[in-house]
Amino acid sequence: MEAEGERQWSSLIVPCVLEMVKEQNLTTVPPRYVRSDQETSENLDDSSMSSEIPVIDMKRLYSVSTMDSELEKLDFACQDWGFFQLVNHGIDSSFLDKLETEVQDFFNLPMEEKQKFWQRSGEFEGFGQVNVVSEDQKLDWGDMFILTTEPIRSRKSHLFSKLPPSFRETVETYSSEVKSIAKILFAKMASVLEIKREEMEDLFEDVWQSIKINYYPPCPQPDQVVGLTPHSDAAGLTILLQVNQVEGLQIKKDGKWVVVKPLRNALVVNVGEILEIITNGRYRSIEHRVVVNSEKERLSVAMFHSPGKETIIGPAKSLVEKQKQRLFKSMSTQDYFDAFFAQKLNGKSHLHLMTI
Ligand SMILES: COc1ccc(-c2cc(=O)c3c(O)c(OC)c(OC)c(O)c3o2)cc1
Ligand SMILES: O=C(O)CCC(=O)C(=O)O
Ligand SMILES: [Fe+2]
Repeated sequence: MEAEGERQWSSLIVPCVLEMVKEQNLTTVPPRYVRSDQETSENLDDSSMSSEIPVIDMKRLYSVSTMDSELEKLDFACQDWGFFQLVNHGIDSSFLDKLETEVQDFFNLPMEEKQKFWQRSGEFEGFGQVNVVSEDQKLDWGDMFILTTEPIRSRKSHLFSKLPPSFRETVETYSSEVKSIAKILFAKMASVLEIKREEMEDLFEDVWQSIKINYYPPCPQPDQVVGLTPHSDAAGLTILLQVNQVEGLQIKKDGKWVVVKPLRNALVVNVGEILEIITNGRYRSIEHRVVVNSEKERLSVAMFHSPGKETIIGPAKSLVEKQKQRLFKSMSTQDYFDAFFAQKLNGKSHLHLMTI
């Protein structure tokens, strides 16, 4: 039975890619992973091979002498790129190293152990995939593990309580530190956009935070597959760690794919569709994807931050009054995610639901 206020999002069960790579000496990829439906490495912006996405320094957002110029950079990054790298965010580098080791160990548990964390029918949390809606749908070359971390009452105890204790503690600490960073960024964005502080605080008071850990094993034919299908995040704000510094994340900028070069200890922050709605289109959620390589696995940890499921999302009143135009309708976060999870992902395909 569904708990009150909770609907189920299910995805078809798919094979574990890491297990396939470990168990079989693959020289070619199985047909279900061959992506003739996707552009792979073409259309890459050569001039942007170096890290061009804006870098925001969290310390400078706080110091009186640098605050205004850093806020301006933040505003530009969210409008023009929808992505930035965040440095000096205060999370200890030795803690991030521990997170890397624990994530590796968790994904490399024996299959019988991992089975205990597999998605249950009708749910999206645990190991598995989301948005796989048909048996002939092409699959991504990667595995994912999803957990709701906040609000604490929404944590699935059948998953949380079974996590290896030290990994569980690391996930809890990371979740709390990243949540604080997200709240600071929401407040800074409200201030630069002149959205009333309380309006933003009310939206994210009961923040819904989920962790999605992505593991992309090396692939014998990297040009034939996609690590993560192009998509834009439904969330308010995503804060991502490129855990083991392996390149692979690309964002679509002016029609070209731009590489997000891993910067040691930096967090990659991106605007999600819900923040695009709240800012009445001022900030943009950008399409991104992951490509894989034949040499080394790639690990990333995404933390999604959205308003609580019952919260009504729509353009901030103070912005609509100022802009004298409202670009999006309102609906509950729950309804927005219902639509997001019901579809096969393909680029930016959900915002139209809200466009007036
Ligand atoms: C192509 O494969 C995928 C890419 C992204 C997602 C995804 C995007 C989200 O924004 C998102 C999310 O916000 C979220 O928090 C509520 C969440 O936890 C339930 C997600 O799993 C999630 O996934 C999925 C697939
Ligand atoms: O693995 C990455 O770098 C990106 C992951 C991502 O976009 C997602 O999980 O939504
Ligand atoms: Fe994403």
